Amino acid sequence: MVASPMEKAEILVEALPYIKEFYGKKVVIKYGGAAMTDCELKDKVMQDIVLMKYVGMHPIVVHGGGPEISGMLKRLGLGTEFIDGLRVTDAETMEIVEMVLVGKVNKEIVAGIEASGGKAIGISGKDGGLIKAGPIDPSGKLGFVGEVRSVNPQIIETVIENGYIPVIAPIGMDARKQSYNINADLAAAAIAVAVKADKLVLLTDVPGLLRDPADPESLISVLKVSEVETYIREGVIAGGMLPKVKCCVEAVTGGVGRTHIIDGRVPHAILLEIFTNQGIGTMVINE
Ligand SMILES: Nc1ncnc2c1ncn2[C@@H]1O[C@H](COP(=O)(O)OP(=O)(O)O)[C@@H](O)[C@H]1O
Ligand SMILES: CC(=O)N[C@@H](CCC(=O)OP(=O)(O)O)C(=O)O
Repeated sequence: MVASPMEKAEILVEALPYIKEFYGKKVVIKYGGAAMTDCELKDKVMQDIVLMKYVGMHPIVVHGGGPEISGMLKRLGLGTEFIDGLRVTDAETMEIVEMVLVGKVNKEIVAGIEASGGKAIGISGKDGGLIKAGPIDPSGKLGFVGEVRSVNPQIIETVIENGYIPVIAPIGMDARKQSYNINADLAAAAIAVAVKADKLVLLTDVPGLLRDPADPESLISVLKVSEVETYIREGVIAGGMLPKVKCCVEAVTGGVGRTHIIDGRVPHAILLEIFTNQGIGTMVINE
């Protein structure tokens, strides 16, 4: 269905209060899941990010790339194992993770933004001392899986001040130059808090938090931090949603205005979330 000129004008007018609200504000987008593997969706995500920039927002992209890492490990004849959603990362795996995320995925996103008319700079958490990390699991079972120990947002501010969109690979480093593999949701939440973002948007491959994971109609549109424990006890927040919701809670309690878990399979999901009255997905709020 093609919109009439009047409908197009109305759509733009609907966006006006949101453009005003977020003008000059930072929005962290965790990019991963289906929106990263499907070429058409990929282009639409890039367009959304570039549009945000040109209406005056400051999008900051933090990306994943789990499937790409698994694909490369497989091509190299190496296996991979996950414990509670985190990839067990020995020294050899760490080398591949860094090569894939920093060398391949990061640069593909930068190229996509540039091809959509934006300007982007790709960095990892190692650049400018952005992410100081250490092992997430002191027992050593997870190897070089990292947790964020501190974030120095100066490099992000510099990139933004110069008109570029920062694109960040979730690799951290300790004082001895050891690299760590950080889950991209966790990295995005820590960065959102450190840059005092107004919004954190996590793209995933489901409509949001579902009361019943088998029923896409059972979306929980608004989730209050005070309800999280109950939902975890009831088993509603489980599996891949557990770390995602925890990231949102960490972000909103750390001062990020709003956090959203949205369906990256929906074309232009980011635009729909930010610029329309209904929004989409699950919004986590600090109440
Ligand atoms: N209540 C729930 N609602 C939605 N998804 C859920 C729920 N419980 C578990 N999940 C699972 O969480 C997954 C999303 O987490 P994950 O696979 O880690 O996402 P991503 O790869 O996009 O970071 C969904 O694909 C779904 O299988
Ligand atoms: C420790 C850990 O598991 N790190 C992730 C980093 C990438 C990531 O988080 O990618 P997605 O967002 O696409 O899942 C991994 O190795 O797959």
